[in-house]
Amino acid sequence: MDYAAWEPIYERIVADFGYDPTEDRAARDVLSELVEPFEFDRLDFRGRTVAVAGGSDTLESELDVLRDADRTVAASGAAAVMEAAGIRPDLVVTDLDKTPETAISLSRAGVPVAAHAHGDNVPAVREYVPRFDGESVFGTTQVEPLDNVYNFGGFTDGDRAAFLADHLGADTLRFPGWDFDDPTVSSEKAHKLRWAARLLGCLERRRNEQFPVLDGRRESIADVPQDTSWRCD
Ligand SMILES: Nc1ncnc2c1ncn2[C@@H]1O[C@H](COP(=O)(O)OP(=O)(O)OP(=O)(O)O)[C@@H](O)[C@H]1O
Ligand SMILES: Nc1nc2c(c(=O)[nH]1)N=C(CO)CN2
Ligand SMILES: [Mg+2]
Repeated sequence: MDYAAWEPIYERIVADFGYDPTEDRAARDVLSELVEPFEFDRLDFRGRTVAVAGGSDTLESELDVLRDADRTVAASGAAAVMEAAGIRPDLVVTDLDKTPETAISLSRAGVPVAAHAHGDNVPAVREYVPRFDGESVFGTTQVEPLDNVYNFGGFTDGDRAAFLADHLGADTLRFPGWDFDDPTVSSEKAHKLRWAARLLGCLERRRNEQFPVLDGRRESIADVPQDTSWRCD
């Protein structure tokens, strides 16, 4: 997804959560000093079935979805669950607030990690990003991208991972370890998960693909301004 299509959605998210875009930009600029441009051809997702593992407890019982997929992406804490199950992800997507040590060790073993900077994780960016393998980490942002800090759309680690897989040409997306009705999460996390559901709803309409994980909870995002390349109706 290009930034022009993402920006109106980002503005809605910022308004909803009360984030300060200036802080998101400052975080992006800190990250930009710590990462190199990334060669995305390394991630050969084109035409593949890609499973994006989410952070809910349901992941343990859905590991076969990962085993059956051509490629796997671990959203944040899912990386540790996958590691315990002996499944090495092809990509980790994280804002460094959960199990950063797992992401660091996977990066050092050659697994690319998308490290996200936002206004509320600058200390983690400063602490952890320098410890990744420089060739197996790249930077992402939710504001305007730079040459070495990318924005493919998405907000939470999981839906951001799905947008990245979409950008890389994935044929089919699967979502083990996702539970939008998880009673164990905080109210802030539940709020973020509602946005994740909306954004996956946008993505499935845009891809003309049904994501069964959204059955029964397809929320309207009609109040998000639209453009021709991004239909969220
Ligand atoms: N019930 C759930 N609890 C947590 N995450 C979920 C759940 N269902 C789906 N997800 C997706 O899995 C991703 C990884 O979850 P996890 O709790 O490990 O990470 P997180 O670092 O807290 O997420 P974020 O930083 O995006 O808020 C989330 O970003 C979200 O997109
Ligand atoms: N500014 C800001 N941006 C975010 C935040 C957050 O807490 N603050 N959390 C995210 C996913 O958890 C993604 N983006
Ligand atoms: Mg996170």
